[in-house]
Amino acid sequence: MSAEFILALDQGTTSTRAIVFDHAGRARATAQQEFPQHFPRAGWVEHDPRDLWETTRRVALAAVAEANLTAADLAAVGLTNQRETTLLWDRRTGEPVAPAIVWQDRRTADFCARLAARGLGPLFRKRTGLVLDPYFSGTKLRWLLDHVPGARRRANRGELAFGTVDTWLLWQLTGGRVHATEVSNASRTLLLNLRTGAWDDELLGLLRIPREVLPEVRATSEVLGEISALPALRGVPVAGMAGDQQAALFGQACFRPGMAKNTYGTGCFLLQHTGTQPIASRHQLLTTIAWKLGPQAPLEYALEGSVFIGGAVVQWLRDGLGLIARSSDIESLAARAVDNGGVYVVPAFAGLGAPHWDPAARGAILGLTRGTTAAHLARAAIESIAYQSADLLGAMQADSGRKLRELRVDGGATVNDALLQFQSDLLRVPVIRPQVTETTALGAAYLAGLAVGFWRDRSQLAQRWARQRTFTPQAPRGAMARLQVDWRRAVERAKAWA
Ligand SMILES: Nc1ncnc2c1ncn2[C@@H]1O[C@H](COP(=O)(O)OP(=O)(O)O)[C@@H](O)[C@H]1O
Ligand SMILES: O=P(O)(O)OC[C@H](O)CO
Repeated sequence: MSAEFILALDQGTTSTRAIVFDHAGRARATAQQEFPQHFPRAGWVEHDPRDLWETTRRVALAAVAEANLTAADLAAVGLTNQRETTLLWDRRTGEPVAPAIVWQDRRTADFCARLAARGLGPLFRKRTGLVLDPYFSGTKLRWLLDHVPGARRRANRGELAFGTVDTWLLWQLTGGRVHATEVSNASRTLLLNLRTGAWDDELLGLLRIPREVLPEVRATSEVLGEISALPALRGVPVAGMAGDQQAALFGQACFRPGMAKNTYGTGCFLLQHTGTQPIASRHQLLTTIAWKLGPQAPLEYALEGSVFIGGAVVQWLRDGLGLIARSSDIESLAARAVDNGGVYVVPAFAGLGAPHWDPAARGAILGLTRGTTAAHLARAAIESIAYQSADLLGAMQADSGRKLRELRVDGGATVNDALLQFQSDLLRVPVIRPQVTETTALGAAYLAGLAVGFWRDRSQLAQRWARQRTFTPQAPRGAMARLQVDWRRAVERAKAWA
């Protein structure tokens, strides 16, 4: 019997998921596991690299067992991951030399400011499409080389390997045989030339990164290696790899220039496909590589707006404030307030991403009165997710010169109907939730499946995309515009605080 399934592994910021997909793109089995977040100092966020691998290993085996499959049933594995998170390990032993520095970590803010003060912002922007913000991997890697005792010396001698999470997991899955990344992840490092898709020597020099630590840069959809570390999956090719936001863009079948998706997970990530030429943003968005569908295929690009805290604001109400017991309780609590009561929550817990790029911004609650209730706070928190995304859309339309006709959405927070209705009210375009909201994993499966001929081409995949519900603008335009004015005032007050 031929292999009838693809296994997608989705290593996210707060949890790791494995989903077995069949040829129709239906999920046959799912396994998920959370892992600890470490906040050793203010503004620092770390993961234990072993947790990232161990949860991946476990969910992969659990999903395959649940679907009652063996390696022979799997045509390929697709891997997708939280992006920018930075790891450094010993090539010989595979031991990490330090905890992984997570994308939300702000420890390199001063270093970024010094680079900017030297007038290097425009160069990095032109070459990489990114801004000098601690979000990206390059300054995190530089920090590890400078602060882990002996790391720079060992790196120069070729003893250490750098990787984003894709690279770390591919290394583990292949038993340390393959040290490679692919273009969508690599385009988030501040080290990759956006046009050539290769590491840029001048940028490496500016950040003092030795070439010896870098992985090879491969295509998003091609056979990268075979699994050897998991006996139950031995020999299955890893045939697709992508950053989770690019994978979601692919899973949403946003294949034509102008098509966009917004993912509402820990953060919110709005991406619009822009074709085979990078578009430079004039509005503080990022230009990023979407994917490269095969070693000889052209690079395809996207514009991106990244919001650092999206659904995580709900987790904070739950775990930080204890206002709700479960994330889903936010819906009934928020529904108790007819409006936000003038309250605005600016969840700048990790600074502000696009279009503000202010690592010193901090969270703020404005407009409190004696009449403010927990319901207002819940509502304001939900609304903050939508305001932040709306702030990006105008910028994106101006940059791409294309008016958005609809927005496809996915991610854990899109179960919240009120959020999506409010989002459509703000954006004035239809917001569409597809039947499969696990589009990140689906995208990784598609990328792997295309490489091994499991699926034919993109048009076949585009036909599979199906809507579950469409939210259209209901609230009056004027009222929404007034809310946005106050939101923007609130954002200004949260800036430059730390
Ligand atoms: N009903 C809800 N309303 C709003 N947000 C929610 C709801 N349920 C879960 N969330 C949020 O969704 C996020 C989880 O989404 P997920 O896509 O799994 O995130 P990630 O991949 O970033 O770990 C969490 O931040 C959680 O607080
Ligand atoms: O793991 P997620 O879904 O929160 O996504 C994280 C992003 O890739 C960070 O850029």
